[in-house]
Amino acid sequence: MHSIPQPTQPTQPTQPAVAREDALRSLARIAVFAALIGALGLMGAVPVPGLVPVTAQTLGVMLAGAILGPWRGAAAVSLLLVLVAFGMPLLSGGRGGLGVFVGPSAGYLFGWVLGAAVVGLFLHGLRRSRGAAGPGRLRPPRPTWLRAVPGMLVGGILAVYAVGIPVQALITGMALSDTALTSLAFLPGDLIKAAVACLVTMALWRAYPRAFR
Ligand SMILES: O=C(O)CCCC[C@@H]1SC[C@@H]2NC(=O)N[C@@H]21
Repeated sequence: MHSIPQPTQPTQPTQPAVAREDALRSLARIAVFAALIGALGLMGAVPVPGLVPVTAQTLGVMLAGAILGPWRGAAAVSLLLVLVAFGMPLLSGGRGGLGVFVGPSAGYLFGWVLGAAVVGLFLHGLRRSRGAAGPGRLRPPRPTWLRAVPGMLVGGILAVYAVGIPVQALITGMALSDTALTSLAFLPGDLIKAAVACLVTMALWRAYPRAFR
């Protein structure tokens, strides 16, 4: 007698397999956002003599936090900074090397790490929750304007300035108040970048929410 072949059940991936896949996907995304921030440097810099350049790279920093969340966003910026430290010309104007970490913009560079983390905290919170994304998959909360706008302002601008301005004052020997005043020149551009980052974040969630996982 022949037995009737039973349809095979699709096998669920095991928990360690899901975790491994998530880790690999995270690494790939961290690398992609480090590359994106580097690529935004190709747009060039508006040099401010002896001071800190106006750059589109802060847009990439905001997006890294908003899309990847606090830990991976900060990791993407850190990876970029490690590559810069090794001499890769990934900062606006094709700059790189250890020298940038003792120049007037050094504090802003470290502020980018904090900034991406703070943006990510506003949009993702500290932990992603398990849910309908699949068995064992972690998923971030849906971004809302109420999280995105203050997130970009506090993380993408305030947090970056909070580290950048005091370090710039220390390195240049300028008074803190004067340094803060000169940094107001960055504000219009940074507000535009924050608005663009909000729009891109909301549009990307609608078009491709998987990008946030
Ligand atoms: O390339 C560097 O050496 C770092 C540039 C830091 C630029 C700071 S970040 C905040 C503010 N917004 C800008 O467009 N420029 C400054």
